[in-house]
Amino acid sequence: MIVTVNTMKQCEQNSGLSNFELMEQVGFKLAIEIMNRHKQHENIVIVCGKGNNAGDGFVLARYLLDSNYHVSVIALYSELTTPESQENMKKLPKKIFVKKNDIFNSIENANVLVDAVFGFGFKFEIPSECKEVFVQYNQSKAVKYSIDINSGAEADTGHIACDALKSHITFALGYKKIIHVLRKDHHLFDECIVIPIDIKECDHSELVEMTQEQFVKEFPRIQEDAYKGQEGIPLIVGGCYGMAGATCLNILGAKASGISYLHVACDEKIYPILATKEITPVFHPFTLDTVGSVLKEVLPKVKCIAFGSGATYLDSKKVILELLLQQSTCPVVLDAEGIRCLQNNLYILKLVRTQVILTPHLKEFADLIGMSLESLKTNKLEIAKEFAKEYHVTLVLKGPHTLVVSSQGEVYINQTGNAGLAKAGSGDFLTGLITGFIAQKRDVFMAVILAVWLHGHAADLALKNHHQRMIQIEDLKQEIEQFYFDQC
Ligand SMILES: NC(=O)C1=CN([C@@H]2O[C@H](COP(=O)(O)OP(=O)(O)OC[C@H]3O[C@@H](n4cnc5c(N)ncnc54)[C@H](O)[C@@H]3O)[C@@H](O)[C@H]2O)[C@@H](O)CC1
Ligand SMILES: Nc1ncnc2c1ncn2[C@@H]1O[C@H](COP(=O)(O)OP(=O)(O)O)[C@@H](O)[C@H]1O
Repeated sequence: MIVTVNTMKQCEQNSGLSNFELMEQVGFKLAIEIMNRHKQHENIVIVCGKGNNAGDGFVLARYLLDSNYHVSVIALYSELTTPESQENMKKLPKKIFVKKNDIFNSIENANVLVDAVFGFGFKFEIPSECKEVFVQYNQSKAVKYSIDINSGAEADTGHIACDALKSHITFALGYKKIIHVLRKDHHLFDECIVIPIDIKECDHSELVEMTQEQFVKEFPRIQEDAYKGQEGIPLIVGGCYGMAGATCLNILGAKASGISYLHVACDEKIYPILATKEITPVFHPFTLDTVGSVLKEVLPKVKCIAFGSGATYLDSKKVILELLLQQSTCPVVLDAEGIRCLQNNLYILKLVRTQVILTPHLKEFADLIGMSLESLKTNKLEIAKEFAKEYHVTLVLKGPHTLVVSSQGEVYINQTGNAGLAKAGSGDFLTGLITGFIAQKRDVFMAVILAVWLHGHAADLALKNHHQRMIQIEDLKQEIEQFYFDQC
């Protein structure tokens, strides 16, 4: 389970244990983790801040001392903000505290460094009084551990201050927090290990997760008496002269979702290419003059529509977008050009009655909302949540950890996938996959998560037989087929 800081605090409050008891338990369990990995003679230096995270560090120091480990403590603050930390600091012998002018030596000579400076209470930037210590800490070759949250990282927003402390292992207390599942964005730790603490099972979290087991459970199965298209037919609209491949990849993705019937509407100019390449979809070629009537005829037959992949030079793109948003009664997935057409016209989304799913990558989203990429990166989760709520859409913000955010505030942070997916066409395949799953499932948010998870999982499976650079988007469908065969 992944929790926000508020949920974590509630879990701790409901545990029936005092902060003092929780801190004692945390320090004890951390000491076991450290003792399992290190010998008594190693030089362990614990760097403490001023809140409860520092308190965990003091308790850890006490248990290590009791077991005859060689420990010293750097207390960056003399004034502590919580009584539990103060009390635990007092329990330590004075001689283990490093004197101010010895701090840099102590860090330099450490074999093991433990970061107990800031936990989930950290906000904004590293304070000036810690800056030099943080820089030196990060330069040290010691084995490094962080307690709960790497100091300088915000647990909920994913914001990372400059010079935030790095670690080999971060021990997440109780549950993983949002920062722990955004590793590919920040690379602050190599590994994150959850330390269980005696808090009541948290029964609700706004963060949705997906595992292989859950995927198999949610996978839309075919019935014995099935007939073609029974599960829901998707429609793909897009491509243009010069970008027929994008539609081919949409089709490939939709097929990989297991659909049994597919409609494709495309510009007359690319119809011969698509029809030669793909023989199973039913095609609806159009021109600028006929696009309206062609689409109106097919709309009532379908359960989900995708528009925008490869539609850059499509002369009818604005007409199509308007028509789909005004007349469709089923979910509409907008990708690439479909999203770009909304720039400066975002208000349209507020007038739409059907469900809209937007699949921008970070740059497309930054352009859509008129923000710089850098500003977006510092707080993408909160911005994505606000946007999805305001415009009442499901937002699929693509990247190394794709975020799926619903208009109701549900959040999914994808953990599958690898840099082999950072290739032209990868998003087109995903759009097809999303559209295919939505056509087959009632729950749009779940369908999107299934697709995003599977897209990344297929790329991870492809690593068994392909070099990461050589993963071709066309390979993904075969990986998915094999995965269904083995697991579903
Ligand atoms: N019930 C609890 O809250 C428990 C918390 N535990 C530990 O306590 C941590 C959270 O404790 P706290 O809420 O005390 O928070 P922290 O230990 O993260 O300390 C935050 C302190 O630093 C200050 N601060 C935040 N950002 C700053 C900045 N940029 N510059 C300077 N000062 C800044 C805050 O005002 C606050 O005083 C957890 O991560 C965990 O390690 C555990 O001991 C278990 C029990
Ligand atoms: N480093 C990475 N690790 C995992 N997935 C990635 C990485 N880079 C990109 N992706 C995934 O690859 C896809 C790229 O989509 P997109 O940028 O729209 O490509 P295109 O427009 O060329 O089809 C997204 O699903 C994204 O999440």
